Amino acid sequence: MASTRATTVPAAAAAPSAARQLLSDYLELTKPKVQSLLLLTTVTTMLVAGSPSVGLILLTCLGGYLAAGGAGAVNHWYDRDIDLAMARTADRPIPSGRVSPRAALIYGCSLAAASFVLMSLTINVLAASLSFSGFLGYVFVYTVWLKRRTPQNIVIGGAAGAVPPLVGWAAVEGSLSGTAIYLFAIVFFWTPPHFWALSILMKEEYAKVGVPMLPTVRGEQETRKQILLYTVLLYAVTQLPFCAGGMGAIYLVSSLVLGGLFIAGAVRLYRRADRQSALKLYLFSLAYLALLFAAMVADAKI
Ligand code: HEM
Ligand SMILES: CC(C)=CCC/C(C)=C/CC/C(C)=C/COP(=O)(O)OP(=O)(O)O
Repeated sequence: MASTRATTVPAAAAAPSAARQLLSDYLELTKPKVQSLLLLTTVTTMLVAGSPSVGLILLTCLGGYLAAGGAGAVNHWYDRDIDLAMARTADRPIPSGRVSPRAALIYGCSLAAASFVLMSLTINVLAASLSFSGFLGYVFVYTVWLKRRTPQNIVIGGAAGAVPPLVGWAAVEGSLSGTAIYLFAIVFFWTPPHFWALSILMKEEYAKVGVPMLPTVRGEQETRKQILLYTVLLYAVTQLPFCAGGMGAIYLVSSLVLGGLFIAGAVRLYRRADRQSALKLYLFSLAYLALLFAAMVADAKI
């Protein structure tokens, strides 16, 4: 009897309450997992740029989260038709019917507006404008204009995801410098191998909804070649901060080792041409960016 009572879960406890579900849906609209890395590049850049107060770091993270989260919500709104047709995305808040398209659109635009006001009033107009340009870039350049038109969508649209280091630098310095531009370039050249490795695994889904990602349009072999090309370009770009005198030995060694591992993963994917190597490279890309930006902080502070 006792064991029956212990294993019987009341219906109310099994399903999340409506309020909890709503909260979780509105959080999901902001793509929180992706945001964690966007914010990591912001905060580490701030620590490289100077010695920001905890208050400034928190305000910059909040402003950045609102802008990128707003962009994520508008992206969910615009892509609701294709999201419904792909297994990976069919249960998202809008295609599942839990959040109305209109509510998501208003929510996304409100977050972006709140970000601009908050950052302008409490940080500076440059940081606010850069964040807002990330919002506009992800929504209009990537999502609306390029995503369904060209396999170069993420190369050009990826510039939006490279904006957070600029925001972090501007928040601390009030202006931009050569080092800030190099950090932007690093995320810019990192994005194609990050996404294309994953897109090999999602090729069939993208083909089904007619989104022209590189593996569906130019084939997997060409995608693996382009991934390798961009990891080599990334390797070169990551040397710029050291060559320009903005960073020292810790950064140099870290960037050489991490870059070497990234290229080795891309070569393995090129040679083996299997799904496991693609998955490994995608996962490594996340660790790579986090560790590279962490190394910049170690270099600046030790
Ligand atoms: C246009 C550029 C980009 C595209 C198209 C892209 C695409 C994707 C996709 C499709 C996923 C799979 C997970 C999901 O369903 O959301 C993903 C995961 C991820 N991306 Fe990107 N990404 C881009 C840029 C970035 C940038 C700039 C960052 C941060 C600096 C980033 C960080 C992440 C992280 C942390 C994950 C793992 C999330 C998870 O575990 O669910 N991405 N990306
Ligand atoms: C303010 C600011 C810096 C904003 C930029 C944020 C930015 C560019 C994030 C990129 C993140 C991302 C998950 C893209 C997914 O592409 P997708 O929408 O094609 O993926 P999906 O198929 O999972 O929806």
